[in-house]
Amino acid sequence: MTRSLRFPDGFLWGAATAAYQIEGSPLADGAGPSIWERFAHTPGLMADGDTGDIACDHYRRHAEDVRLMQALGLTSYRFSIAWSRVLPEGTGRVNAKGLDFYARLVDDLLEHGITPNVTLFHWDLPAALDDRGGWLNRDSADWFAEYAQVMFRALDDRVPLWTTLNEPWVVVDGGYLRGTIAPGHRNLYEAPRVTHNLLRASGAAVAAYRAEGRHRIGVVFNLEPKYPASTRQEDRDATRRAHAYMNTQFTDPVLRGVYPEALAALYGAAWPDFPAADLECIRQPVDFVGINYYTRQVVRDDPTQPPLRAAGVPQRQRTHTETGWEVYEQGLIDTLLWFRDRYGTVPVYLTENGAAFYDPPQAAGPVVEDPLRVDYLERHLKTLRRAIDAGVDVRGYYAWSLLDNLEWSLGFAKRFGLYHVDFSTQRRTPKRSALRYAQIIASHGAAL
Ligand SMILES: N=[N+]=NCCCCNC(=O)[C@@H]1[C@H]2[C@H](O)[C@@H](O)[C@H](O)[C@@H](CO)[C@@H]12
Repeated sequence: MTRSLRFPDGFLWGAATAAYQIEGSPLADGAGPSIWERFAHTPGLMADGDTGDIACDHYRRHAEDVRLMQALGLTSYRFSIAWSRVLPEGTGRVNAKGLDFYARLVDDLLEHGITPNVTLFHWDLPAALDDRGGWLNRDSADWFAEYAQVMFRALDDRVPLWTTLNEPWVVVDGGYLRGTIAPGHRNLYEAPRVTHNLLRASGAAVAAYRAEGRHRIGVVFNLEPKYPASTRQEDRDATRRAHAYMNTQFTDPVLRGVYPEALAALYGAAWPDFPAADLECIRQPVDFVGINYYTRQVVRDDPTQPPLRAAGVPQRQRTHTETGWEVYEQGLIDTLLWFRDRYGTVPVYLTENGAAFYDPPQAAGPVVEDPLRVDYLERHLKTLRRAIDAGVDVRGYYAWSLLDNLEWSLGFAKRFGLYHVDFSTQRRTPKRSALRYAQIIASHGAAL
């Protein structure tokens, strides 16, 4: 007898986006520039010279896009606030037109029965704050708490789910170690300090919310399970280092109040001596955690790759996405069970899950056929259901992404959307995966 795959009552069916990836009009109506405005307009840093100047033109087409969400039957929508639309200099003066855009979007979502899930920081730091040191400046925690309070006072009467940060690991690894995303630094000494200030900022915003918030607040981590390439001790040690660097570097301080011990050895002389009081701020209890799951990594020891001394081992026998990520849904349940066993019953939302696949050229019709994304969606939702059956408290699922959008420095070529976007006309076309997701939502999972 096949088990019913219905999801729990109240489970949220969503899709996710981020401001700089979809909005366009980055400087409209008094908005200040973000570090992504600068990074994207620096020659050579963006694939095909793509920028967020127009993107999906969502800043102007938001009403149409809310109707697309309703067409899928979404019950929630996760999006981020462009900090420098609201506070053009990052602190101080509030830009009423920027705030008004998000208030109108929230009201429109609520009118369509869609629960807003708002991310305060999805990588687009105001450029004015980067000029003051950005996340390297300990004052960044206060800047972020001030911005968060402006948003809470403006929208907490209507926004029931807030998250502080999206994926601090990507900001640290990409923005300060590898230089692949804004602000494009490559400095081992900066990385742990940025981790620490990002987490302090998140804690400060949570503390500000406790003073006046009426609903729930959390933080979003990308978690990627690490599997040793062999039983050799060197590979097992490398796997532990990779896990500490990408996963528990962030979850342990927030949920346990300590950094993993492996980090001091990994960062060596670059590892700062953090004041104990900082960890008390960072470990502010959250109401839930968002987990973004995409893929796993099989890890081997690699002494030529300091400081991590670990390398991924390609799993060529399996399907991979256009971003080179292995399709590995078992990693989702492994991650959720690990998370539940390590941190207990803190509620979880799967705040991102999706894939960029090469959608084959096809005649312009009412639906874009994307069989690999349909398969990816079904595999991961079935696995999510297994995790819930195993006792993990998962409250919702957000497909990444509602629309094809600007995949950061990879540009528009990597398409994650449930809706195809023709960026020359801004025409949105549902992919087969969108229709399949709508069917699953309508049956609350039973149609899986
Ligand atoms: N190797 N490897 N492993 C996978 C590492 C994933 C790290 N990148 C993310 O999670 C980003 C997240 C981001 O929120 C969104 O803004 C991005 O558009 C998606 C797609 O890239 C994902």
